[in-house]
Amino acid sequence: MQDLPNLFLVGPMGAGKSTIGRLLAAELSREFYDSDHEIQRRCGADIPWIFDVEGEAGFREREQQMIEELTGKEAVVLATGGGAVLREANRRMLRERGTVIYLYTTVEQQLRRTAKDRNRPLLQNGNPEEILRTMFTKRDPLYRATSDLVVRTDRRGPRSVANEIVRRIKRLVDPLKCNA
Ligand SMILES: Nc1ncnc2c1ncn2[C@@H]1O[C@H](COP(=O)(O)OP(=O)(O)O)[C@@H](O)[C@H]1O
Ligand SMILES: O=C(O)C1=C[C@@H](OP(=O)(O)O)[C@@H](O)[C@H](O)C1
Ligand SMILES: [Mg+2]
Repeated sequence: MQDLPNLFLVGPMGAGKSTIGRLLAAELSREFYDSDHEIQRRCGADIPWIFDVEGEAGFREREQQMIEELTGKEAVVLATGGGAVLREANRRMLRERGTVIYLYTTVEQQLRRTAKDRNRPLLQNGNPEEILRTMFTKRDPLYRATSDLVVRTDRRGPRSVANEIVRRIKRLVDPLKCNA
């Protein structure tokens, strides 16, 4: 799979972008980046701290800079944050520089997977279910418009999803060889 393009994962909080991205990269022997981890590493501060001090606007600026840098690499797997698709500039970079995979899950699964995690500031003030439903309405069309492939993550574990992505990407990249 030398000719495999960059793979960019988009989707909502708790879809499994960070977890599945790491497995996918290992499976394909590719470098793995997570834009949130990279932002935290560079700032020396965690995401809640950045939201507290710089607000969501400050975080989105850092996120765009990071996506610009990381999508400029070659042959990588990149897990983005759930809000990366909000900016048109990010959507363009993702679309132009690789194959974009939308990891879809249900709000019910998002709630289960994010319940104990305090590292997602947008879920800390208010009713998480309402917040996630409102986000879904706004963002689902953006994930769909940005992606080449939609993969469900609500009914199977991370490893099984990563394997499905490998199969489908191979088909997408080289349909003739896969049918041989
Ligand atoms: N397909 C899956 N099945 C079950 N649990 C999952 C799945 N994908 C992710 N998880 C779990 O959900 C939580 C959030 O996953 P994470 O990778 O951080 O999501 P994201 O980066 O999309 O917000 C983690 O505890 C992870 O182990
Ligand atoms: O949906 C969002 O706006 C966000 C999702 C988070 O990433 P995950 O989707 O990896 O949880 C993180 O970037 C930040 O808390 C904002
Ligand atoms: Mg993540």
